[in-house]
Amino acid sequence: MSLPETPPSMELFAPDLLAGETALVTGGGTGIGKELALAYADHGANVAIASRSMDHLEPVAEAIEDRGVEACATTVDVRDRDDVEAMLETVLAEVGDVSILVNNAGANFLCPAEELSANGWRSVVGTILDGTANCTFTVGEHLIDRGGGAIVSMGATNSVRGAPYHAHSGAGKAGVHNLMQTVAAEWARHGVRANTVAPGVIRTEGVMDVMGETVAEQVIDEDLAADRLGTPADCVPVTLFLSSPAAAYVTGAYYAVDGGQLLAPTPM
Ligand SMILES: CCCCC/C=C/C(=O)SCCNC(=O)CCNC(=O)[C@H](O)C(C)(C)COP(=O)(O)OP(=O)(O)OC[C@H]1O[C@@H](n2cnc3c(N)ncnc32)[C@H](O)[C@@H]1OP(=O)(O)O
Ligand SMILES: NC(=O)C1=CN([C@@H]2O[C@H](COP(=O)(O)OP(=O)(O)OC[C@H]3O[C@@H](n4cnc5c(N)ncnc54)[C@H](OP(=O)(O)O)[C@@H]3O)[C@@H](O)[C@H]2O)C=CC1
Repeated sequence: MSLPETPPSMELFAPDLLAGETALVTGGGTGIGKELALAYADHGANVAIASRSMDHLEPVAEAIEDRGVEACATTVDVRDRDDVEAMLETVLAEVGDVSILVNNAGANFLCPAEELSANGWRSVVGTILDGTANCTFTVGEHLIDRGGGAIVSMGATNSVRGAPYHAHSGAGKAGVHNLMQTVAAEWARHGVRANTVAPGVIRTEGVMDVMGETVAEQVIDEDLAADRLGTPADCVPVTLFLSSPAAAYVTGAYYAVDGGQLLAPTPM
Protein backbone atom coordinates (compact mmCIF):
# COMPACT_ATOMS: atom_id res chain seq x y z
CA MET A 1 0.00 0.00 0.00
CA SER A 2 1.44 3.38 -0.97
CA LEU A 3 0.40 6.95 -0.08
CA PRO A 4 -2.44 8.10 -2.38
CA GLU A 5 -2.11 10.61 -5.19
CA THR A 6 -2.43 14.32 -4.40
CA PRO A 7 -5.79 15.52 -5.79
CA PRO A 8 -5.79 18.24 -8.49
CA SER A 9 -5.41 21.68 -6.88
CA MET A 10 -8.78 22.78 -8.30
CA GLU A 11 -10.40 20.23 -5.95
CA LEU A 12 -8.50 21.69 -2.98
CA PHE A 13 -8.37 25.47 -3.41
CA ALA A 14 -10.72 28.20 -4.66
CA PRO A 15 -10.35 28.92 -8.40
CA ASP A 16 -9.70 32.61 -7.61
CA LEU A 17 -7.15 31.91 -4.83
CA LEU A 18 -4.47 33.94 -6.63
CA ALA A 19 -6.55 36.30 -8.79
CA GLY A 20 -4.74 39.62 -9.23
CA GLU A 21 -1.31 38.08 -8.57
CA THR A 22 1.52 37.57 -11.04
CA ALA A 23 3.84 34.61 -10.52
CA LEU A 24 7.31 34.30 -12.07
CA VAL A 25 8.46 30.67 -12.21
CA THR A 26 12.06 29.95 -13.24
CA GLY A 27 12.44 26.63 -15.04
CA GLY A 28 8.69 26.85 -15.70
CA GLY A 29 8.81 24.93 -18.99
CA THR A 30 9.49 21.43 -17.60
CA GLY A 31 8.86 19.10 -14.68
CA ILE A 32 7.80 20.58 -11.36
CA GLY A 33 8.06 24.17 -12.66
CA LYS A 34 5.63 23.47 -15.51
CA GLU A 35 3.10 21.89 -13.12
CA LEU A 36 3.38 24.89 -10.80
CA ALA A 37 3.05 27.43 -13.63
CA LEU A 38 -0.16 25.78 -14.86
CA ALA A 39 -1.54 25.58 -11.32
CA TYR A 40 -0.93 29.31 -10.73
CA ALA A 41 -2.87 29.99 -13.95
CA ASP A 42 -5.67 27.62 -12.88
CA HIS A 43 -6.07 29.71 -9.72
CA GLY A 44 -6.27 33.06 -11.51
CA ALA A 45 -2.69 34.38 -11.45
CA ASN A 46 -0.91 35.78 -14.48
CA VAL A 47 2.21 33.69 -15.02
CA ALA A 48 5.69 34.41 -16.38
CA ILE A 49 8.06 31.51 -17.04
CA ALA A 50 11.78 31.76 -17.75
CA SER A 51 14.68 29.43 -18.52
CA ARG A 52 17.48 29.03 -21.08
CA SER A 53 15.49 27.36 -23.87
CA MET A 54 12.38 28.87 -25.45
CA ASP A 55 11.53 25.45 -26.98
CA HIS A 56 9.73 24.13 -23.90
CA LEU A 57 8.61 27.53 -22.59
CA GLU A 58 6.44 28.41 -25.60
CA PRO A 59 3.93 25.52 -25.36
CA VAL A 60 3.55 26.09 -21.62
CA ALA A 61 2.92 29.81 -22.21
CA GLU A 62 0.17 28.85 -24.67
CA ALA A 63 -1.38 26.49 -22.09
CA ILE A 64 -1.29 29.31 -19.52
CA GLU A 65 -3.11 31.70 -21.90
CA ASP A 66 -5.68 28.97 -22.64
CA ARG A 67 -6.61 29.24 -18.95
CA GLY A 68 -7.68 32.89 -19.51
CA VAL A 69 -4.78 34.69 -17.81
CA GLU A 70 -1.77 36.56 -19.15
CA ALA A 71 1.46 34.70 -19.90
CA CYS A 72 5.02 35.74 -20.56
CA ALA A 73 7.84 33.43 -21.66
CA THR A 74 11.38 34.74 -21.68
CA THR A 75 14.86 33.26 -21.80
CA VAL A 76 17.31 33.64 -18.94
CA ASP A 77 20.42 32.01 -17.55
CA VAL A 78 19.84 32.41 -13.82
CA ARG A 79 23.60 32.14 -13.18
CA ASP A 80 24.08 35.57 -14.76
CA ARG A 81 22.88 38.55 -12.70
CA ASP A 82 22.64 40.89 -15.74
CA ASP A 83 20.53 38.29 -17.55
CA VAL A 84 18.24 38.00 -14.52
CA GLU A 85 17.79 41.78 -14.42
CA ALA A 86 16.88 41.72 -18.13
CA MET A 87 14.38 38.91 -17.41
CA LEU A 88 12.63 41.01 -14.78
CA GLU A 89 12.47 44.01 -17.12
CA THR A 90 10.88 41.85 -19.82
CA VAL A 91 8.32 40.40 -17.40
CA LEU A 92 7.41 43.83 -16.02
CA ALA A 93 7.06 45.22 -19.56
CA GLU A 94 4.86 42.31 -20.69
CA VAL A 95 2.67 41.56 -17.65
CA GLY A 96 3.18 44.68 -15.53
CA ASP A 97 4.02 43.20 -12.14
CA VAL A 98 5.54 40.30 -10.22
CA SER A 99 4.10 39.48 -6.79
CA ILE A 100 5.24 35.84 -6.47
CA LEU A 101 8.71 34.49 -7.32
CA VAL A 102 9.28 30.74 -7.57
CA ASN A 103 12.98 29.83 -7.67
CA ASN A 104 12.57 26.46 -9.38
CA ALA A 105 15.38 26.31 -11.98
CA GLY A 106 17.74 23.54 -10.95
CA ALA A 107 20.51 21.19 -12.04
CA ASN A 108 22.03 18.03 -10.69
CA PHE A 109 24.05 14.94 -11.52
CA LEU A 110 25.35 12.18 -9.30
CA CYS A 111 29.10 12.16 -8.71
CA PRO A 112 31.41 10.94 -5.91
CA ALA A 113 32.78 13.99 -4.07
CA GLU A 114 36.41 13.12 -4.80
CA GLU A 115 35.71 12.97 -8.55
CA LEU A 116 33.80 16.24 -8.83
CA SER A 117 35.67 18.76 -11.00
CA ALA A 118 35.76 22.46 -10.18
CA ASN A 119 33.57 23.13 -13.21
CA GLY A 120 31.13 20.34 -12.23
CA TRP A 121 30.72 21.92 -8.79
CA ARG A 122 30.25 25.38 -10.37
CA SER A 123 27.67 24.20 -12.93
CA VAL A 124 25.34 22.84 -10.20
CA VAL A 125 26.02 25.28 -7.33
CA GLY A 126 25.99 28.14 -9.85
CA THR A 127 22.51 27.18 -11.03
CA ILE A 128 20.84 26.37 -7.73
CA LEU A 129 22.50 28.75 -5.27
CA ASP A 130 23.85 31.65 -7.36
CA GLY A 131 20.73 31.39 -9.56
CA THR A 132 18.37 31.52 -6.60
CA ALA A 133 20.34 34.41 -5.08
CA ASN A 134 20.37 36.37 -8.37
CA CYS A 135 16.59 36.02 -8.78
CA THR A 136 15.83 36.62 -5.10
CA PHE A 137 17.90 39.82 -4.87
CA THR A 138 16.68 41.18 -8.23
CA VAL A 139 12.99 40.36 -7.88
CA GLY A 140 13.14 40.97 -4.11
CA GLU A 141 13.97 44.63 -4.71
CA HIS A 142 10.84 44.89 -6.88
CA LEU A 143 8.73 43.13 -4.21
CA ILE A 144 9.99 45.58 -1.59
CA ASP A 145 9.21 48.55 -3.87
CA ARG A 146 5.65 47.30 -4.51
CA GLY A 147 5.00 46.76 -0.79
CA GLY A 148 5.18 42.98 -0.46
CA GLY A 149 5.07 39.58 -2.09
CA ALA A 150 5.98 35.93 -1.70
CA ILE A 151 9.11 33.97 -2.61
CA VAL A 152 9.07 30.18 -2.73
CA SER A 153 12.33 28.36 -3.47
CA MET A 154 12.60 24.72 -4.44
CA GLY A 155 15.08 23.19 -2.03
CA ALA A 156 15.69 19.46 -1.71
CA THR A 157 15.78 16.95 1.12
CA ASN A 158 19.52 16.48 0.45
CA SER A 159 19.99 19.92 2.07
CA VAL A 160 19.28 18.62 5.57
CA ARG A 161 20.41 14.99 5.21
CA GLY A 162 23.81 14.42 3.63
CA ALA A 163 23.36 12.21 0.60
CA PRO A 164 26.07 10.25 -1.22
CA TYR A 165 27.03 11.71 -4.64
CA HIS A 166 25.17 14.96 -3.87
CA ALA A 167 28.07 17.11 -2.54
CA HIS A 168 27.38 19.99 -4.96
CA SER A 169 23.58 19.68 -5.00
CA GLY A 170 23.20 19.20 -1.23
CA ALA A 171 25.51 22.09 -0.34
CA GLY A 172 23.78 24.33 -2.88
CA LYS A 173 20.30 23.44 -1.63
CA ALA A 174 21.38 23.96 2.01
CA GLY A 175 22.47 27.43 0.94
CA VAL A 176 19.07 28.01 -0.66
CA HIS A 177 17.29 27.07 2.59
CA ASN A 178 19.52 29.39 4.62
CA LEU A 179 19.14 32.25 2.12
CA MET A 180 15.35 31.99 2.34
CA GLN A 181 15.54 32.19 6.15
CA THR A 182 17.79 35.25 5.97
CA VAL A 183 15.65 37.21 3.52
CA ALA A 184 12.55 36.13 5.48
CA ALA A 185 14.09 37.76 8.55
CA GLU A 186 15.21 40.90 6.72
CA TRP A 187 12.18 41.51 4.51
CA ALA A 188 9.17 40.75 6.73
CA ARG A 189 9.08 44.47 7.53
CA HIS A 190 8.54 45.06 3.79
CA GLY A 191 5.68 42.53 3.60
CA VAL A 192 7.84 39.98 1.76
CA ARG A 193 7.68 36.33 2.86
CA ALA A 194 10.22 33.68 1.80
CA ASN A 195 9.87 29.92 2.25
CA THR A 196 11.44 26.69 1.01
CA VAL A 197 9.66 23.66 -0.44
CA ALA A 198 11.95 20.62 -0.35
CA PRO A 199 10.97 17.84 -2.74
CA GLY A 200 12.26 14.34 -2.01
CA VAL A 201 12.43 12.29 -5.20
CA ILE A 202 9.88 13.50 -7.74
CA ARG A 203 9.44 11.64 -11.03
CA THR A 204 10.44 14.20 -13.68
CA GLU A 205 12.38 13.72 -16.89
CA GLY A 206 15.24 15.71 -15.31
CA VAL A 207 15.58 13.51 -12.25
CA MET A 208 15.07 10.23 -14.13
CA ASP A 209 17.96 11.24 -16.43
CA VAL A 210 20.03 11.69 -13.27
CA MET A 211 19.07 8.51 -11.40
CA GLY A 212 17.54 5.98 -13.86
CA GLU A 213 14.79 3.39 -13.19
CA THR A 214 16.98 0.89 -11.31
CA VAL A 215 18.08 3.41 -8.68
CA ALA A 216 14.49 4.71 -8.52
CA GLU A 217 13.21 1.22 -7.60
CA GLN A 218 15.92 0.93 -4.95
CA VAL A 219 14.96 4.32 -3.48
CA ILE A 220 11.28 3.29 -3.33
CA ASP A 221 12.13 0.02 -1.56
CA GLU A 222 14.68 1.38 0.90
CA ASP A 223 14.04 5.07 1.43
CA LEU A 224 10.39 6.01 1.00
CA ALA A 225 7.66 5.39 3.58
CA ALA A 226 5.20 6.44 0.84
CA ASP A 227 6.25 3.41 -1.24
CA ARG A 228 6.16 5.49 -4.40
CA LEU A 229 8.12 8.32 -6.01
CA GLY A 230 6.57 11.76 -5.81
CA THR A 231 4.95 13.47 -8.79
CA PRO A 232 5.08 17.15 -9.79
CA ALA A 233 1.41 17.35 -8.70
CA ASP A 234 2.47 16.45 -5.13
CA CYS A 235 4.48 19.72 -5.02
CA VAL A 236 1.59 21.97 -6.07
CA PRO A 237 -0.66 22.40 -2.98
CA VAL A 238 2.04 23.42 -0.51
CA THR A 239 3.55 25.84 -3.04
CA LEU A 240 0.17 27.45 -3.77
CA PHE A 241 -0.52 27.69 -0.04
CA LEU A 242 2.82 29.43 0.60
CA SER A 243 2.08 31.89 -2.25
CA SER A 244 -1.39 32.73 -0.96
CA PRO A 245 -2.87 34.92 1.79
CA ALA A 246 -3.53 31.70 3.74
CA ALA A 247 0.21 31.77 4.54
CA ALA A 248 0.26 35.44 5.63
CA TYR A 249 2.04 34.52 8.91
CA VAL A 250 4.31 31.82 7.42
CA THR A 251 7.85 32.87 6.55
CA GLY A 252 11.31 31.29 6.77
CA ALA A 253 9.69 27.84 6.85
CA TYR A 254 10.84 24.56 5.29
CA TYR A 255 8.25 22.14 3.95
CA ALA A 256 9.44 18.71 2.83
CA VAL A 257 7.32 17.06 0.12
CA ASP A 258 9.09 13.74 0.29
CA GLY A 259 6.74 10.84 1.08
CA GLY A 260 8.60 10.37 4.37
CA GLN A 261 12.09 10.22 2.83
CA LEU A 262 13.57 12.14 5.77
CA LEU A 263 12.18 9.64 8.29
CA ALA A 264 14.43 6.95 9.70
CA PRO A 265 13.86 3.58 7.99
CA THR A 266 11.92 1.01 10.00
CA PRO A 267 14.24 -1.24 12.07
CA MET A 268 12.02 -4.31 11.39
C1 LIG B 1 18.41 11.85 -7.15
C2 LIG B 1 17.63 12.77 -6.23
C3 LIG B 1 17.89 14.20 -6.52
C4 LIG B 1 17.39 15.16 -5.50
C5 LIG B 1 17.98 16.54 -5.55
C6 LIG B 1 17.89 17.38 -6.73
C7 LIG B 1 17.40 17.02 -7.91
C8 LIG B 1 17.42 17.88 -9.08
O1 LIG B 1 17.93 18.96 -9.12
S1 LIG B 1 16.62 17.21 -10.36
C9 LIG B 1 16.84 18.37 -11.67
C10 LIG B 1 17.71 17.74 -12.60
N1 LIG B 1 17.67 18.47 -13.82
C11 LIG B 1 18.75 18.82 -14.42
O2 LIG B 1 19.87 18.60 -13.96
C12 LIG B 1 18.54 19.53 -15.70
C13 LIG B 1 19.61 20.48 -16.01
N2 LIG B 1 20.89 19.75 -16.14
C14 LIG B 1 21.93 20.23 -16.78
O3 LIG B 1 21.85 21.33 -17.33
C15 LIG B 1 23.22 19.39 -16.85
O4 LIG B 1 22.97 18.08 -16.45
C16 LIG B 1 24.37 19.95 -15.99
C17 LIG B 1 23.96 20.00 -14.53
C18 LIG B 1 25.62 19.09 -16.11
C19 LIG B 1 24.77 21.31 -16.46
O5 LIG B 1 25.06 21.29 -17.83
P1 LIG B 1 26.06 22.37 -18.49
O6 LIG B 1 26.00 23.64 -17.78
O7 LIG B 1 25.81 22.33 -19.96
O8 LIG B 1 27.45 21.78 -18.17
P2 LIG B 1 28.38 20.69 -18.84
O9 LIG B 1 27.66 19.56 -19.47
O10 LIG B 1 29.36 21.41 -19.70
O11 LIG B 1 29.14 20.14 -17.54
C20 LIG B 1 29.72 21.05 -16.62
C21 LIG B 1 30.72 20.29 -15.75
O12 LIG B 1 30.00 19.28 -15.03
C22 LIG B 1 30.61 18.00 -15.29
N3 LIG B 1 29.61 16.94 -15.29
C23 LIG B 1 28.45 16.91 -15.96
N4 LIG B 1 27.81 15.77 -15.74
C24 LIG B 1 28.61 15.02 -14.92
C25 LIG B 1 28.50 13.72 -14.34
N5 LIG B 1 27.42 12.95 -14.54
N6 LIG B 1 29.49 13.30 -13.55
C26 LIG B 1 30.60 14.06 -13.32
N7 LIG B 1 30.76 15.32 -13.85
C27 LIG B 1 29.78 15.77 -14.63
C28 LIG B 1 31.20 18.16 -16.69
O13 LIG B 1 32.20 17.19 -16.92
C29 LIG B 1 31.76 19.57 -16.63
O14 LIG B 1 32.94 19.63 -15.89
P3 LIG B 1 34.40 19.66 -16.63
O15 LIG B 1 34.51 18.37 -17.42
O16 LIG B 1 35.39 19.74 -15.51
O17 LIG B 1 34.43 20.85 -17.52
N1 LIG C 1 12.73 16.06 -9.31
C1 LIG C 1 13.23 15.84 -8.11
O1 LIG C 1 13.29 14.71 -7.61
C2 LIG C 1 13.73 16.98 -7.30
C3 LIG C 1 13.77 18.26 -7.76
N2 LIG C 1 14.21 19.25 -6.94
C4 LIG C 1 14.26 20.62 -7.40
O2 LIG C 1 13.04 21.01 -8.01
C5 LIG C 1 13.31 21.88 -9.10
C6 LIG C 1 12.70 21.34 -10.37
O3 LIG C 1 13.20 20.04 -10.62
P1 LIG C 1 12.74 19.17 -11.87
O4 LIG C 1 11.40 19.61 -12.31
O5 LIG C 1 12.98 17.75 -11.53
O6 LIG C 1 13.85 19.60 -12.90
P2 LIG C 1 13.88 19.77 -14.49
O7 LIG C 1 15.17 19.21 -14.94
O8 LIG C 1 12.61 19.35 -15.15
O9 LIG C 1 13.87 21.33 -14.58
C7 LIG C 1 14.97 22.12 -14.39
C8 LIG C 1 14.59 23.43 -15.05
O10 LIG C 1 15.58 24.38 -14.76
C9 LIG C 1 15.86 25.10 -15.93
N3 LIG C 1 17.26 25.52 -15.85
C10 LIG C 1 18.36 24.75 -15.66
N4 LIG C 1 19.46 25.50 -15.64
C11 LIG C 1 19.05 26.79 -15.80
C12 LIG C 1 19.73 28.02 -15.87
N5 LIG C 1 21.06 28.12 -15.76
N6 LIG C 1 19.01 29.15 -16.05
C13 LIG C 1 17.64 29.10 -16.16
N7 LIG C 1 16.96 27.95 -16.10
C14 LIG C 1 17.65 26.81 -15.92
C15 LIG C 1 15.66 24.11 -17.08
O11 LIG C 1 15.27 24.77 -18.28
P3 LIG C 1 16.31 25.13 -19.45
O12 LIG C 1 17.04 23.87 -19.79
O13 LIG C 1 15.44 25.67 -20.54
O14 LIG C 1 17.21 26.18 -18.89
C16 LIG C 1 14.48 23.30 -16.56
O15 LIG C 1 13.26 23.86 -16.98
C17 LIG C 1 14.83 22.03 -9.17
O16 LIG C 1 15.23 23.16 -8.44
C18 LIG C 1 15.31 20.78 -8.50
O17 LIG C 1 16.60 20.93 -7.95
C19 LIG C 1 14.62 19.01 -5.67
C20 LIG C 1 14.61 17.75 -5.18
C21 LIG C 1 14.19 16.63 -5.95
